[in-house]
Amino acid sequence: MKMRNPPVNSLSLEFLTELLISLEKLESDKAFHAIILTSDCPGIFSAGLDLMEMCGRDPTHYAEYWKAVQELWLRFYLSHLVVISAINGVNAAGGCLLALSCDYRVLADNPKYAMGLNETLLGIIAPFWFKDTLVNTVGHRTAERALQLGLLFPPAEALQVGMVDKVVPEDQVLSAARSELAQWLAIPGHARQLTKSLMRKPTADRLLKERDADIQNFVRFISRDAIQKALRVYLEKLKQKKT
Ligand SMILES: CCCCCCCCCC/C=C\CC(=O)SCCNC(=O)CCNC(=O)[C@H](O)C(C)(C)COP(=O)(O)OP(=O)(O)OC[C@H]1O[C@@H](n2cnc3c(N)ncnc32)[C@H](O)[C@@H]1OP(=O)(O)O
Repeated sequence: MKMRNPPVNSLSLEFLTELLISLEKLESDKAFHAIILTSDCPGIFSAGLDLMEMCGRDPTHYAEYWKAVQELWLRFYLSHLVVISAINGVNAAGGCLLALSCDYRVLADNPKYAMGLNETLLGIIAPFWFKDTLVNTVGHRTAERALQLGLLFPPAEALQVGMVDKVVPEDQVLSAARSELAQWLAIPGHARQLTKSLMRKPTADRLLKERDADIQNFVRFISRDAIQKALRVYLEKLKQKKT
């Protein structure tokens, strides 16, 4: 699955919906057993959630958007398919969450390709299920430091803290993902799927039980004047980089 939403693969509502439909199609086709998730945007895996969806819109839109973000995470996190990410670019916040929801992560060795949950740098907060997904991957202490400081880890550090499983030269990222896949596909499917569910269901269940409350929290939080202002300032900084 090659993500293509130029220029930066930001996760707009339309793009989230496309990803969700693609994933559902693959999951319902018995011929498919695995997905390699990668990017078609040079140097960028994903810039995360689309800031334009969270800025200057009305509460109904925020609720619809957040429901789609929840849906995509639940679907990826609990997918019965083997999902491996071949991370071939910088990967921030919501994009990093997608990669963390995969079963295995290969990252291209380029110092520009940092990844992490950098929400605090924008003046926003990673929700509990983003946090839980990170804790499940790197452990509590590393997650606490990474989340508070909004750290984006370059490849060597991402590997060292366990945010990715392998770092390879840029031209080998897809072949390395394919080689890894062979090991996962050699395991009897039902046993691997049930084990994945055993490991992940408690984390997913927490959101499933609190989905509506989580949407309401998001809408309340993102609608605050101070948060809207912080997001506008961040977007402005991104645009000023060019001048
Ligand atoms: C009580 C608690 C309740 C819970 C509260 C919940 C709160 C919310 C939780 C939200 C969770 C997740 C949030 C996110 O995912 S926010 C997104 C974070 N992403 C980033 O910080 C990355 C930002 N982008 C960059 O750093 C760079 O763009 C890049 C990816 C490194 C690429 O750099 P580049 O030089 O190649 O390209 P650049 O010129 O910067 O960008 C090109 C155009 O794209 C626009 N753009 C970039 N990122 C985004 C984005 N995430 N959303 C929308 N648009 C984006 C950028 O502005 C440029 O636009 P233009 O060409 O100037 O018009």
